[in-house]
Amino acid sequence: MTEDSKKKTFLGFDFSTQRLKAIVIGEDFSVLHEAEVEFDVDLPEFRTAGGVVRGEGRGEVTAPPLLWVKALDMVMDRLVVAGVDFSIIEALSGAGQQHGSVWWSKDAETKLSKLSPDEFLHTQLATAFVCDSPVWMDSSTTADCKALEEAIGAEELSRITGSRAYERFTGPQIRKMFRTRPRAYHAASRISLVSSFACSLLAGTIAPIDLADGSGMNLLDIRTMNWDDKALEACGDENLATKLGTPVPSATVVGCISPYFVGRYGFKPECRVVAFTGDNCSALAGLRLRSGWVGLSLGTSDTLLLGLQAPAAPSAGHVLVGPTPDAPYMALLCFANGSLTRQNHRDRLAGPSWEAFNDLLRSTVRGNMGYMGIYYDTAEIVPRAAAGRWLREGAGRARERAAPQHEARALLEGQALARRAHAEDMGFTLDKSSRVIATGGASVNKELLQIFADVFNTPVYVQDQHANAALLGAAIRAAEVWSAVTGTKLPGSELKVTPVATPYPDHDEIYTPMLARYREMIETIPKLA
Ligand SMILES: Nc1ncnc2c1ncn2[C@@H]1O[C@H](COP(=O)(O)OP(=O)(O)OP(=O)(O)O)[C@@H](O)[C@H]1O
Ligand SMILES: O=C(CO)[C@@H](O)[C@H](O)CO
Repeated sequence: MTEDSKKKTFLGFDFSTQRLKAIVIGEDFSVLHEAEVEFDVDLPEFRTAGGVVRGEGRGEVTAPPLLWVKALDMVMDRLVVAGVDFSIIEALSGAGQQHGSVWWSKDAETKLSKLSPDEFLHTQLATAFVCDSPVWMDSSTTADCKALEEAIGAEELSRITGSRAYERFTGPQIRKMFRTRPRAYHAASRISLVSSFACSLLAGTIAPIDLADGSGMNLLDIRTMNWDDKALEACGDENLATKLGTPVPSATVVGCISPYFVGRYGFKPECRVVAFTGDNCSALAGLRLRSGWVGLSLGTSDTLLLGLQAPAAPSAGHVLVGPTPDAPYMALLCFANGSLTRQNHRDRLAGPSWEAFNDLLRSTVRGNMGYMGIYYDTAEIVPRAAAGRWLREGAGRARERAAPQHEARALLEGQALARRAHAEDMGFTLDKSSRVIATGGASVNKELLQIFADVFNTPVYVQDQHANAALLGAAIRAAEVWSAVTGTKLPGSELKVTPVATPYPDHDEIYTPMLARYREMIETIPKLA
């Protein structure tokens, strides 16, 4: 076979909260191979729970960057076992949990450029980081958010960066590091996002932050596409811009693959590395939403995603720079209590089986005989509230607990009502032509999607190719950017979606009054200052 007639394949990674996933797709975007590493199970030595470590300070949540490095060694070995031919991979890209920051030590860049293919990455990069990485679940920076909003003005900050100040956003996290751990701040030569850090491992050099993930930092001007000087000044010192580097469009080839991967796995040296981006940005790219379609990502967090043609200044939620030319901007609403909270309560109410949990749901009626619940196992982002649990029965009386089937339905109906109420507040409007396209770990659960269909009064679809749009989106972005830069046409494929849940005719009777009850109930729970 001549070089040109060989098949071309593309590799995507998703460095998400609980696991690292990898996928190889063909020229028609069909899935050829997959592998994953679950942090808690496969790398128990890091002692994570749900991929993170809860710190001693209130709201502190971090992850050790070496966990992600070691997971990359492991997932690569699993791809080898799966039979991947690395020599025909033309390009790769990836997604990462958003907002988390990786703090590189002074000699990290040299270490990255001199990796020996005979040793694991994690042994060679053991001293490449100055501290653990604060991640998106961290809610310890309220004081820094206040200071940033005071310095710039809350509305002005939202107009410039697309978001008011949020605890998990990287700017407030950097400000906290600068204020409380100045030695770590000054010891770091560069600061990456999880996405650009992961890209750096593959590229063998510190990779730039891409504009889409970069707009989840409260530091980027989403119109000029440059760091905003006032925001930088409010969060760090005069070296902050250098530590961050210059952001690049998401569709940028940042270089060729590091010689480490050529020597160790047989990649061709010219395999292109396309800038990595945030997981939600990558999901938007993978879902290829048409006008009026809303993405619903059901991962560790639940997020709602929408492509936008122009920037906006939301009073809640976020506007980010979009990851692809068809979506120059995107709207994002993130709920911290998603799959992990569902999973905790599944374990409590039904044991470790989703089937058993779904049996509980099936044994109750829609509307749950008036039971309603709000379950926050971790501090919630929308609305900003501390962990807690609130349950009410039909007459409105508060209850400590209820029968398992009522609690199971109260949890899911409460989550779906919250998604709808806060989406409406942000201006996400749904009409007869709308569709919700679900993705992420929990999108395989049809009982759950039925509740979303009824509460949103909108049919819910899933993508045929893969249940994880962030992962698929990473490989598709690699393929599309490679195709554009090399001028090689790829057959590609239309991404197909299938309906899995349509609203029942009585959805309005049941859920419109419940939406009003949710709005009233949410007013009564204590909010974070
Ligand atoms: N049948 C099911 N029903 C409901 N939830 C499920 C089901 N199967 C898996 N899940 C949930 O999917 C979750 C993992 O989803 P996913 O892999 O998309 O998360 P993640 O990528 O780590 O998170 P994030 O994208 O927020 O960083 C698990 O927490 C699990 O509870
Ligand atoms: O914080 C957010 C989005 O703003 C989470 O969705 C993370 O990206 C983890 O998936």
